Amino acid sequence: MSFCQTVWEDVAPLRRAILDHPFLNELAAGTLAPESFRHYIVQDSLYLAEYSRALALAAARAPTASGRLEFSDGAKVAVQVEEALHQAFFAQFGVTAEIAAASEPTPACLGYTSYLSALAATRSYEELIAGILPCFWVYWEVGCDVKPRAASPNPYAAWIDTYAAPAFGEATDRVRALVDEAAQNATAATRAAMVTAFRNATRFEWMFWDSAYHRAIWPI
Ligand SMILES: Cc1ncc(CO)c(N)n1
Repeated sequence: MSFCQTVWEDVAPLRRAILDHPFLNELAAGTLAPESFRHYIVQDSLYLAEYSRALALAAARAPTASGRLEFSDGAKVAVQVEEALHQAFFAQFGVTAEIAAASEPTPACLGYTSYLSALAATRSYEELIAGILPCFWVYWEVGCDVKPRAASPNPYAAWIDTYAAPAFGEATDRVRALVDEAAQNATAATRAAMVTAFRNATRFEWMFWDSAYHRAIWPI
């Protein structure tokens, strides 16, 4: 089994919890409260800005041309999605420029982005890209799982289509291949650290949806 297949099995209970989360069940049914989606999309916009930075740092450190190409392209696409898809959703769900500008990241969002920044700043390239991968792979799995069970018409159709798009699956495949290549050349200790990074990022993916569903704020 490849490194990625092994860690994917490892986080199977987390993935199940994500696919069963009421945020995604209600999004698929089209019944998700618009306030929860609005919360999500504002937080996701803040998330993608920081995710783009983590990808750019991965590009800077990639030992191969294919890694530099993939992560620099990802850094660009994250900003494009932040600007295009999110602006369309902002309009659809009544997020004004003032609301967007005044919003600050929730504990889940700040935790996730700060974790990726910490991997980029103080850990190996291998750990960083293992932490980057769930963002692709979990969303691809979610897109493929939600699309066939989604009600039609659905106010969240554009979001579902983004992550069920074959191009997104192909990008996921390429990042997975880079992670497998890095794992193959890594020591056992680095591989163990990669497993931790992958699992923690997957936990943050669940927390991100749960936080949006409950429209979480800072407790103090
Ligand atoms: C939190 C989060 N994870 C992954 C993706 C996929 O790009 C996203 N948009 N937001």
